[in-house]
Amino acid sequence: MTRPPQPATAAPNAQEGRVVASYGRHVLVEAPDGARTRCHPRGKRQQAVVGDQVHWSITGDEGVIEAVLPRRNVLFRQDEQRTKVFAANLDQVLVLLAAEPAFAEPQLGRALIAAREAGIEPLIALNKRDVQPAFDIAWERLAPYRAMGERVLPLHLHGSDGTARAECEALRAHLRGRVTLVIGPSGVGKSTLVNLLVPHAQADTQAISRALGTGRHTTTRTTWYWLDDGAGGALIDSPGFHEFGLHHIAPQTLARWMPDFAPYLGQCRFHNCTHRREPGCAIQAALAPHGPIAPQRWRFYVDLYEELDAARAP
Ligand SMILES: Nc1nc2c(ncn2[C@@H]2O[C@H](COP(=O)(O)OP(=O)(O)OP(=O)(O)O)[C@@H](O)[C@H]2O)c(=O)[nH]1
Ligand SMILES: [Zn+2]
Repeated sequence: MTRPPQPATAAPNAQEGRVVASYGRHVLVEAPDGARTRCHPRGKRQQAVVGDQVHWSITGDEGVIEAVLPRRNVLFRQDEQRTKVFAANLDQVLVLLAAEPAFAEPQLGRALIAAREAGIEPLIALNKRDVQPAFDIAWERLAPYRAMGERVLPLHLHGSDGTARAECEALRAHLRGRVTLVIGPSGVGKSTLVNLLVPHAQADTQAISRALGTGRHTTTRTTWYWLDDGAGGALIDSPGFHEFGLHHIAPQTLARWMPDFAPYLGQCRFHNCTHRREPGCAIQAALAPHGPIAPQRWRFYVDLYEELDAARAP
């Protein structure tokens, strides 16, 4: 390449903006006045993600990202052998589950670890309250999460009765003024939720497709939607659930991000206890029925510990 090296931030006409959608290496950047411009990264390694604040400048009819401003936090996605950043600067992660399809607990557990480790508050919502008895069974499966202090909301997104509206209002109150990433397995009602909370979502998505030149398949991309809450809140819709990247986490620190384990840390006989099979382990002693920790949480922990350990092996 013959292009001379570019300074990272010193482009004379650089302006500030926020990344509101991404498609491959291209992103859509929103200026403070709301105008959106398709931008590409300056270098091979730099990658801006949805939620990023950036400096960018115009080159022809496209923009170029000059610099990604310092991030408050990031979430990773597992992409074959690599962990890649896919969203930044979040306040909250909404894990949307439903009475049906039944959720897989390890997926929920992984999402909560990803959020807690990044310093982002998780929020769990269980949709399809009208589907019985599946809803009550699923609600009961979430008892350990309520007991460890996680917020768990019942939802009936596709209902018109008064309770359904009250539940939606309760959810809105948790989203107000915050930037929330919404994740959940297919079929739980994620599109229903986005369309309910963001009446202009479909129009936004079409405009984003046109701007990014991606055709009709942008629903498989991460997208930022403003909430009309008068408080600067936004939803980030992102596909997928299972592929949260956790391999940057050291297995020895894993228990810290599990609120049901955290109260027992430092109480084991060995200071470097991994809480798997050591004697005198305070966490194993706190497993039900002797204590409050649900056995499936401990099995989840052991499996994830071993996965993280194997991922570190040279
Ligand atoms: N019974 C019931 N069905 C609901 C409720 N909310 C959404 N649904 C239905 O669940 C189905 C899936 O909803 P979507 O919003 O398409 O789900 P999604 O999570 O976006 O699914 P994908 O597009 O596969 O990712 C639709 O048929 C909705 O009408 C609810 O509260 N109760
Ligand atoms: Zn221990």
